[in-house]
Amino acid sequence: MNLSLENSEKNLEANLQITGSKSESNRLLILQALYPNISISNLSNSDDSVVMKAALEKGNGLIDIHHAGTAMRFLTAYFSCKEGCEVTLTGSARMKERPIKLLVDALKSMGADISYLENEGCPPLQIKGKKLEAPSVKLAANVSSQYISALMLIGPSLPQGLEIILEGQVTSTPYILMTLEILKQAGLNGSFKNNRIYIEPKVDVENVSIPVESDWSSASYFYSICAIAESANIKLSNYKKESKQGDSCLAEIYRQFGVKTIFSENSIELIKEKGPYSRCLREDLRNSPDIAQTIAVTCLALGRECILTGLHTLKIKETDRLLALKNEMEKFGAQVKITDDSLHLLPCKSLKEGVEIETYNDHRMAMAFAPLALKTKITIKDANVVSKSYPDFWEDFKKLGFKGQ
Ligand SMILES: O=C(O)C1=C[C@@H](OP(=O)(O)O)[C@@H](O)[C@H](O)C1
Ligand SMILES: C=C(OP(=O)(O)O)C(=O)O
Repeated sequence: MNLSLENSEKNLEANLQITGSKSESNRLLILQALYPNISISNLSNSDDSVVMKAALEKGNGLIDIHHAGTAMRFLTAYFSCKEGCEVTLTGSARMKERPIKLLVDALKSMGADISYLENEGCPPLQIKGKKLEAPSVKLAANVSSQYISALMLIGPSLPQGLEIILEGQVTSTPYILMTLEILKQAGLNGSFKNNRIYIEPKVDVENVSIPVESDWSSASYFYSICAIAESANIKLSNYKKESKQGDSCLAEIYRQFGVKTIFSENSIELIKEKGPYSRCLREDLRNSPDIAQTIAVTCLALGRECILTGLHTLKIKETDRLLALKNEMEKFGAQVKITDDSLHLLPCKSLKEGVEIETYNDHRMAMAFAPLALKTKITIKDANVVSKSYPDFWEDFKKLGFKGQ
């Protein structure tokens, strides 16, 4: 499905209920499989959480998790320690290119039986579940925090718990803290100090019901709309000020675009205020890589320069996001310089019209570019890719006056 979008509304208003965080949901689904006393509310309806749930229910044989990075990484650890199960874990063509060797090596050092079925270091994997007894493991921490979270999630179910020694500079740290926090909410103890994580063993947990907060990465597209619009008032729920999600830093970052966030008990209200704002936006996004595309496109729409750093993980996500951003922003006439871990967008005075955006099987390419329709008519190709994290995105988007066909 290709979607041609435009919006000539001057004053944007809506009240939206956004689906649960897929990161929180996929952690809780693993924990629930290990500790059935856990119940979950406001679970994400994203494809990534749907495939995770289905994989855990199936539990054996061929399991296809499509594009879901967290499902691939968390399930690799989960099935490795599930005695007696035999699983072939596979995914989309892109998933077969996304590296998993560091996690597989760590699990093997703990005694896991995992083999590669196609290319060394990448899915698909053949996993024979075994009792893992090693109390400690080492892992490079600068490639993906998902490997670390995967080990943390199985940690409490291992006989001696698990010590994880992190080597190198830790990346995407808020996701590690999210895992620790969710373990705590479930009644499972752990600590993270000076590159050492320790997860205590526990056989059972008490009955506990854990609510998932709505997804902050999904909220980023409404921050962008608010920043680009002349006037906007957008209410989003269910959000709270003390969030486990690192992408809640959006509230602070988007102040630089004149977006004010008012926190109420269970929701946030985004209000557009008038400038002036500094011309060049500089952000180190190593702690919140998923909002890089949103921020870059907001700057493109507003003709602002930006220098985004800490982007070393973007090349191994749903697509090479640095290259995809450069390709698509340049179609509007922008000048974009990228390195392995940074992006520099130069101020772009006027935007070319009628651009068709390729989405590269990446939900965030579709959603990050969509707000540009406030400035110029655009077409988003394969617009249904959004379902990876936010299946209702287009429905919610149109509530703000966007016309799409
Ligand atoms: O643990 C998680 O839920 C995630 C961690 C991050 O990945 P990396 O740690 O690979 O950067 C993030 O980009 C991804 O969308 C979700
Ligand atoms: C990178 C992402 O997801 P994953 O790595 O879980 O596929 C994302 O949602 O932006």
